[in-house]
Amino acid sequence: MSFLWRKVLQSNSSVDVVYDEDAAPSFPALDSAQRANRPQAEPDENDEEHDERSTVDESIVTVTADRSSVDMPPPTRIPRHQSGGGGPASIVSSARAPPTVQSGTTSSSGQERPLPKFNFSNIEESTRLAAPPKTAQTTAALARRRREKVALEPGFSQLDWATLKNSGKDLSGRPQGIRPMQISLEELKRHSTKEDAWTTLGGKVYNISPYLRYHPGGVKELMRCAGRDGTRLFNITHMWVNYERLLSNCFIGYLVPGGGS
Ligand code: HEM
Repeated sequence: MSFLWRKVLQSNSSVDVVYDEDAAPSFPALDSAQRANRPQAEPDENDEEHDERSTVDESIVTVTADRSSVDMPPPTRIPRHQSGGGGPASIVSSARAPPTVQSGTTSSSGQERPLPKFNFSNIEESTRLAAPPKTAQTTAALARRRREKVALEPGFSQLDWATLKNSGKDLSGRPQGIRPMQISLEELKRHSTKEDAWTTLGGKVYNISPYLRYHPGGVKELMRCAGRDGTRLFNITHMWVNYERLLSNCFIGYLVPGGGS
């Protein structure tokens, strides 16, 4: 049997109840007011047993155990002002809205009293929140935010640079056949013009003249590392940029201490 018990109302009002011995007790009770006031359930099209009985006798009422939840009325809402202590009402009343910010408190006479002023100068120096120290990184980040976007000339986009680079053309400008060169700091310093700009990044020396107009940060910024070691400046600006790949065709040689060439 798919149902736990069946209650059959006969036309002469006598009640015949069939009990299943292992079933849990009915809740609400069979003869409770809740069941008496319960609206008539709509016939379920998928309920074969109901269909079967309805063709026999319409006065037959069937209540299955899983329908008992339908019989439970929704919990009654108790207005806040009526709720005392205990029970669900206390749960409702404890869920108060957070207090609003007040400019002062109201005295019994109805006049508003100002809140006491807090003296911040009394706080111990050590307990105050210290501003983060200004590092080279934060200074560079601020400068970058204020800087205007550089408009590259047509034909000098990063894609154009990639095309030129991938052509395999040697852009180092060093004499043919000599590779790689050993360059001293003295020698590096002599190459600091736009037409002949060298820089060293991580110990490698590059001819940056061909790249100047392609640089997304502009010619002026890139020229700041011309004729000197640009490693630090490069790293604080954009250490994520892969300069070794970008400038591979511009590679001249290695920076060496002292003289050399
Ligand atoms: C030779 C070395 C350098 C190379 C290969 C290089 C390459 C690049 C590349 C690929 C970008 C685009 C990065 C991105 O969008 O994430 C860029 C942006 C930038 N670079 Fe460089 N850079 C070099 C040196 C420098 C130096 C020395 C400075 C400044 C002193 C500088 C300043 C900038 C700035 C400010 C941007 C941001 C441009 C923007 O977002 O509009 N770069 N650089």
